[in-house]
Amino acid sequence: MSKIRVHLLAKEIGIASKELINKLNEMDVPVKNHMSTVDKEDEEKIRKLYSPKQESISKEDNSKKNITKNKVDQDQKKTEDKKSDNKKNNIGLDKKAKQKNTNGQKNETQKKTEDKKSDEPKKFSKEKIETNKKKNKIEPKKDNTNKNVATKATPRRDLSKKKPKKKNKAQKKVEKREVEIGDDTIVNINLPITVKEFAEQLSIPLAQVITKLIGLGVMASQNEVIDEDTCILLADDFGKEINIVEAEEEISIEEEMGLNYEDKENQLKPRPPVVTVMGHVDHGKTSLLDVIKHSHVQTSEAGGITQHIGAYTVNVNNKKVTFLDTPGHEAFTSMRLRGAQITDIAILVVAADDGVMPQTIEAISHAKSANVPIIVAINKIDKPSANLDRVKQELLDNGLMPEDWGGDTIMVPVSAKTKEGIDDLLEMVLLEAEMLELKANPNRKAIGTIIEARLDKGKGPMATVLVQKGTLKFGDNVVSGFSSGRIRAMIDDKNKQIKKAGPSMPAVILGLSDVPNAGDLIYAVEDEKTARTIADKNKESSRESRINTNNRVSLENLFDRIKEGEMKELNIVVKGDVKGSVEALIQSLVKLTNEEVKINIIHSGVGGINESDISLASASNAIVIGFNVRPNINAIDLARVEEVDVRTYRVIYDIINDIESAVKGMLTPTIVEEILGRCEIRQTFKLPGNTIVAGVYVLSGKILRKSMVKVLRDDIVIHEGEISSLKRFKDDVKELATGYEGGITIDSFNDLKEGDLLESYILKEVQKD
Ligand SMILES: Nc1nc2c(ncn2[C@@H]2O[C@H](COP(=O)(O)OP(=O)(O)OP(=O)(O)O)[C@@H](O)[C@H]2O)c(=O)[nH]1
Repeated sequence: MSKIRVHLLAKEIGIASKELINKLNEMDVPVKNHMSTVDKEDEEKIRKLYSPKQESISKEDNSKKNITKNKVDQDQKKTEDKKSDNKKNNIGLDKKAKQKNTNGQKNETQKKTEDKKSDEPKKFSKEKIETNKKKNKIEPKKDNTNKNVATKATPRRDLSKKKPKKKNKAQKKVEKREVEIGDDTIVNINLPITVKEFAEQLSIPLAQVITKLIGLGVMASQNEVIDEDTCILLADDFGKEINIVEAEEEISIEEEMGLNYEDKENQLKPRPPVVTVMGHVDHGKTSLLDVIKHSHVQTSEAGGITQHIGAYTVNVNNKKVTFLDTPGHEAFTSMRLRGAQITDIAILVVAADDGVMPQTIEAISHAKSANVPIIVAINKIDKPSANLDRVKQELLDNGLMPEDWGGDTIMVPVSAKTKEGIDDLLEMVLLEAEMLELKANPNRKAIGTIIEARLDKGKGPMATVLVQKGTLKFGDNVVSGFSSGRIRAMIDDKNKQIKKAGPSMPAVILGLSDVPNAGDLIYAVEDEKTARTIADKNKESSRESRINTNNRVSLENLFDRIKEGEMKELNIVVKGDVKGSVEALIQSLVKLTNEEVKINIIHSGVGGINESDISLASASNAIVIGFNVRPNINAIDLARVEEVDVRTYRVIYDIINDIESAVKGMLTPTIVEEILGRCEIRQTFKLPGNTIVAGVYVLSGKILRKSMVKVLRDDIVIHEGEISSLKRFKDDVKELATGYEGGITIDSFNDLKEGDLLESYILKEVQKD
């Protein structure tokens, strides 16, 4: 029987997809999103329901009972509107704060609706999730020690990091009562949680949970993390009550001053989605961004040529979409590193002839860990070697199930070369945006994020701001970190002077005192003095925080932080030389989860440790484990700056042992490797007797004659051993410094090739403090 997609049916009968989804869910038709399909029978029911004739009949037929029902329906609709408004406000920036605000504030109508609902059969609707979320969520007690709990959300310093609204006594009472009543039956769920843990905590057989998940269209293995909505749906389906417990977060000066206040629901207006394009190298990210930029910028718009300012907007069916102009998840995560979560939707570009590659998987991990929905653009379909089914299968293997295979990831075949499918892709972005119901209040003092910033010799500091709330105006007094000033010029992405920029709009501003940091928030404030005061306070607090010990998790501080209640989970990025060992390692690692600490593998892959691994670890407060692989130079630098704990091993047993000991507080970091330097093999020579001499150039640090050396090929460790000779020209030397050339032979090892890296290190004893 032929089926129709929700969004097409909604379009045909002239209602929003969201409304149709709600309606279908009310009718117990379990559709999940706008891409879900509706069978003929349900389609007809819906068409009947929305045909004018049907309405008049039902109006005439209204018995007293029906009138009462309609009243409830109306109330429910009102509640839904309210909820939907709450939800809109909850998206992205406001999510947590709004949920906190709505918690425990049920009005009469809501209560009525919920009472009504309790008699209804169970169903999976977004609305239900929202209701349950409110019902299920409890706030953690304010506890400063909790500041650094490594939840997914913790490292972010986005707008959602608000000072939690103080609850009035009545609210507190309600919450307390809810928790007390449920002491026996309500299970606290600390997010993130894996399928297995969820099953254990709710004492449900794992197989049942997995089966139920499949029923919900979620293909998750036991060690995969499930999100809050899924937990709520599952718990509901198993008839269990859960409380989602979240960690408290730190408060910025701006938040303390109440600049980031919440807007009322009725002040919120739809805003364009902000989209980031990610994917493997050469899969066509730049080409796709270019095509979109050039084909969808109206020529009437000030010359019609987009300037590179870090973001641009395009018109699609008279709706705006904002694209971040820097492709790649590095840009995406570098924003996250700085605490900004500005992307609403990620477009994952996968070349149809190449399929899923390592950076595709990284991009998926990044988007997932930031909770950003993914739309896949299967690019290069013009190529004869394009194979859509293969790509889809590979995506499925990596946790993205195509919607036409029953999953919920939209995959659009496109060609940046022929422009085929680009309009479909953009339409899907709009549909996804419609589902996300992105909203912001344009009528307030602006808050935005710095996308790019630089010093122009003539114009002074220039910063591209992506406005997130309010409207940024010419003449506004603004502050971002240490930098403050009055906006004396604003330019849009078409190089046009503008007077204002509303939510989701990018604009370059002039007038700041210093170059602000990309990723930092910018606030419009009352006057110049306030801006300066905040900038000064930011300077002070940054000094303080520099003095404070770092917040990063490491195996050394793990146990202390578990003890202090700061750490409830250990996020790990795992890299290894071959797939089999990575899988084996993951299996052993997740088994180390105990009552105190949960082990989450947030990303894994084959190959050396790269910058992306470090940035993901940093954004998610994770440690990085390398098995038979090493970080490359950029990764080493970034890890140093971001203070990410990177551990590399040659024996799986040692990894397990270290993590286990760290969890138990018995880590004995007696011997550690201290890296001295790295050199690159530029040439090889064969000596009589077949010994191979490597002609090297020292890239960083120094190479000591009396050191150990690791031989790295593509960041994979192929040998570890001692240096047997180190020469500069013909002379034996004790060391080779950066920038020098020399010759090296390695004890009992001859497999040296041009391009290999040699890493010189010594073993050092470290006292545990
Ligand atoms: N045939 C064909 N070639 C394409 C298509 N899209 C991109 N290419 C080509 O693929 C190559 C890589 O494209 P880019 O847009 O630079 O890819 P990218 O993902 O931005 O690459 P990096 O910036 O290096 O990560 C270029 O030679 C493009 O011309 C397409 O749809 N069809």
